[in-house]
Amino acid sequence: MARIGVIGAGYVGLTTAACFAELGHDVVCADVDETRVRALNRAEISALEPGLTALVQRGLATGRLRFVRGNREPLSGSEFVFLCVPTPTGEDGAADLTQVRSVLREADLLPPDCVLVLKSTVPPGTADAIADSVDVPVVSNPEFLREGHAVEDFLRPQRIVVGGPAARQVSRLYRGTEAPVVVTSNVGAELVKYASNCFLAVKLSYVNSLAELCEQVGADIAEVTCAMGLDDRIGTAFLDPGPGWGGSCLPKDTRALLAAAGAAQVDFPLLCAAIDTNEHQPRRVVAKVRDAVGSLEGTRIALLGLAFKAGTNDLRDSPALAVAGLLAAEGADLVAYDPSVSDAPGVAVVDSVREAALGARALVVLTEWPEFAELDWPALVRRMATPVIVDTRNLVPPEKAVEAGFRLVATGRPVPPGP
Ligand SMILES: NC(=O)C1=CN([C@@H]2O[C@H](COP(=O)(O)OP(=O)(O)OC[C@H]3O[C@@H](n4cnc5c(N)ncnc54)[C@H](O)[C@@H]3O)[C@@H](O)[C@H]2O)C=CC1
Ligand SMILES: O=C(O)[C@H]1O[C@H](OP(=O)(O)OP(=O)(O)OC[C@H]2O[C@@H](n3ccc(=O)[nH]c3=O)[C@H](O)[C@@H]2O)[C@H](O)[C@@H](O)[C@@H]1O
Repeated sequence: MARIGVIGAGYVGLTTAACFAELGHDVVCADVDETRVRALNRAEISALEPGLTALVQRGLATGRLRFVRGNREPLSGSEFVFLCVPTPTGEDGAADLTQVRSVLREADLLPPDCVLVLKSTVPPGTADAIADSVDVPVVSNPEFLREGHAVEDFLRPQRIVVGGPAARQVSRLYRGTEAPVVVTSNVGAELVKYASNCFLAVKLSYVNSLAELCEQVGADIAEVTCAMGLDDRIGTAFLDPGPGWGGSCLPKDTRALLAAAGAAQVDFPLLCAAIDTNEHQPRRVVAKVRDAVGSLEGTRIALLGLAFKAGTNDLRDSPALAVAGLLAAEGADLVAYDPSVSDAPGVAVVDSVREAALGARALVVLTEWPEFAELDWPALVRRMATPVIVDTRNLVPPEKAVEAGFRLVATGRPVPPGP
C-alpha cells in the first residue's frame, strides 16, 4: 500500500482521495479552502455523489484518509502526489493553468522521491513541460468520472490511462479496480482525455441538430436514434437530445482542445461546429417557449430542473441557467423547481413542481430528473394559467400529458399546431 497525497478536494480530488483510501492506501488530501477542509473532516460533503459520504466516513474512521489545509507539510511523506486543481477556461478558450502553476510554485512542496501525477485535465504537452522544471517524475493520469457516478466510475472505470516514465508504478495504485490499463506517452494520455470529452460533445451536437431536423420534416428523433444505436459502431449512449450539453467539463474542454489545435496550427472545424451548435440550443428552447405562449414579457414561466443534468446539484455551465438567462432578458417572470437545488441566480426557486406551476403559462423541462416523467398532469393543468409544456428532454409521456389537456412541445418530434 502506498502513501498518497492529493492536492484539491473538489469533485475529482475528493473522489480520488476517498477511493484510494478505500483501496487500502494511506491518503492525505489538501485543499486551500479552510471551510471545505473543516467540513470534510466531519464527513460533510456538498456534492451529490452516491456512496462518497460513506467512503469518506470509513476513511476518516480507519485513519487512512485525512484532510488538511495547505499543501506543504502534510505531503512530505507522500510517494505519489496527485494534482486535482481546476483548469478553467482562460483567454481565447485555452485551459487556464494558473492554479496548477500556483501549486508548483511552492517548489519545496514535492517530497524528493515522489511521483507527481497530473489528474487535472491539461492541454497536450503540459506534463512534459512540467517535468522539465521539477526534479521528480511527472505522470499524466487523466480522470474520466462522470458527476453523479463519481465513486462508481473511479472504482469500476472502463479504462485507466497513464502516461510518462512512472506509468506502471501509478497504474499499480489502482489494483482492486480491475480496469484495463492503457499505458501511453504523457502527451497521448492528455489527448485521450480531451479527445474523449470532445467526441461526446460532437455526438451530442450531432443529435441536437438531428432533432431540429426531425421537427421540420415530421420525424421522431427517438425512432431515429433508437435504430441508429443498434449499429454497434454508433452505440446507444449519448443519443438523447436536450437543451445543449453543459457541466464543468464538456464546454471548457471543447474550447481548450480547439485552442490547443489552433496553437499547433491545426484546423478543427468539426469542433467549432459542435460548440456553435451547442450555443444555439438555449436560443432554440426560448424560441419554442415564445412560440407557445406568445410574448414573454411579464409572463410566468416555470422551469423544471436547473442542474446541468440529473443526479447532480452542480449548476456549473448548466444549459438550464442559459435558458433562464435568455428568458429573463425577454422579461419572463421565472420560477423554478429542482430536487437538488435550492438557490440559483436570477430565478425564484420553490420546493415543488406544484408550487412552480401555479399561475404559469408554460412548464419548461430542462433537466432529466425521472420524477418529471411521473407528475400529476390533470392537477397541474388546473394550477396553470395556460397548459403548455416545452419538454427539452422528452421525459413527459405524451399520451398522459395530452389527455390531461396539455399542449406538449417535445424535442425532435413534429411541433404540434398552436392553440
Ligand atoms: N468535475 C468532474 O467531473 C471532472 C473534472 N476533471 C478535471 O479535474 C480538475 C478538477 O476539477 P473539479 O474537481 O471539478 O474541480 P473543483 O472546483 O470541484 O475542485 C477543485 C478544488 O481544488 C482546490 N484548490 C484550488 N487551488 C488549490 C491549491 N493551490 N492547493 C490546494 N487546493 C486547491 C479548490 O479549493 C477546490 O476545492 C479539472 O482539471 C477538471 O477538468 C476531470 C474529470 C471529471
Ligand atoms: O471531464 C469531465 O468532467 C467529465 O465530463 C463528462 O461528465 P459530466 O460532466 O459529469 O457530464 P455528462 O454525463 O457527460 O453529461 C454532459 C452533458 O451532456 C448532456 N447529455 C448527455 C447525454 C445525452 O444523451 N444527452 C445529453 O444532453 C447532459 O445533460 C450534460 O449536460 C464526461 O462524461 C466524463 O467522462 C468526464 O470525466
